[in-house]
Amino acid sequence: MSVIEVKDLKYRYPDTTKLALDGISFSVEEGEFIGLIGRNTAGKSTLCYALSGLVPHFFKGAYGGSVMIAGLDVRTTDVSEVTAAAGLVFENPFSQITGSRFTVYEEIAFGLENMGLPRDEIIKRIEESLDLLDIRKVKDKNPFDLSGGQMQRVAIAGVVAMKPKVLILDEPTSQLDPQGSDEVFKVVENLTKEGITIIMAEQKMEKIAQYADRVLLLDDAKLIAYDTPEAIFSREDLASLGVQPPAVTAIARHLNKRKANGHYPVELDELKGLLAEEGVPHE
Ligand SMILES: Nc1ncnc2c1ncn2[C@@H]1O[C@H](COP(=O)(O)OP(=O)(O)OP(=O)(O)O)[C@@H](O)[C@H]1O
Repeated sequence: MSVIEVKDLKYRYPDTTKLALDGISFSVEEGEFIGLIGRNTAGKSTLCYALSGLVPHFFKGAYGGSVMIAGLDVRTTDVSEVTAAAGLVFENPFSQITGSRFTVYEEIAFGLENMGLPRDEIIKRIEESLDLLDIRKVKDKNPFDLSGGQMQRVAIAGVVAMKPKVLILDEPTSQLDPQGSDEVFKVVENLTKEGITIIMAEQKMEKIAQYADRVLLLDDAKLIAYDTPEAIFSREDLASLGVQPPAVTAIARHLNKRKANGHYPVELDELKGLLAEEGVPHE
């Protein structure tokens, strides 16, 4: 069974006249890493909110179609139950970190205490999250004294400790330097190995090419395509959709180097392989 099933989802924010999501349908299998891309205002954040229950429970407005997460209908299920199944991580870790706790350890405990879990279970989950997010060495520090990458990993730990089936990340690296971004991508990849399904809105196409199993491409509230990164980045109309392909794909297009399946490569090693087949020398 698909862990996410979205059917003909339509949504309009209150006091607006235009749909922010217009007839979106797709499904995701358990353990997949799905990239969510598209130009500004395409609808990426709104889709993240719809998958995590903020739409329609917090943002009201007009809603049609359905979103099922792990068998729960988001619209008719209590928001706390939806949040337990689909955790949302925001762009800016400052928005996520409660500020009410003095240490990383206590910060991760916050959500678990609110869930009313027994003390032993809380400790077990914090310990697991510290390792999964690679933040054990900062566990006694104040979350606000950390680097951006560490802070975002603490924010993710707080959500992951609640053991959601689906983790939704809305441009989690946009505020981070390259090192912080790399740290976040590495730990998120680890999470897929734990079986967590990932939906990540992201502007860094190199990273999407590297990590995503499939990509949702949105434009003007509509789902334009849902396919592998190489199929998406090989589209001829990408520029008109406001998406810049990874540099490797742009170079391959320029050189007209396609793989046997007709797609351009998205990773450097693939392009090197194609050039090597033709005897083009490279480092
Ligand atoms: N709270 C809101 N109230 C009314 N309209 C909104 C609200 N939030 C977003 N919108 C509108 O919904 C549409 C989709 O916006 P959304 O933020 O989902 O796009 P996005 O792809 O995430 O863009 P960005 O990359 O800039 O975050 C836009 O037209 C936007 O103006």
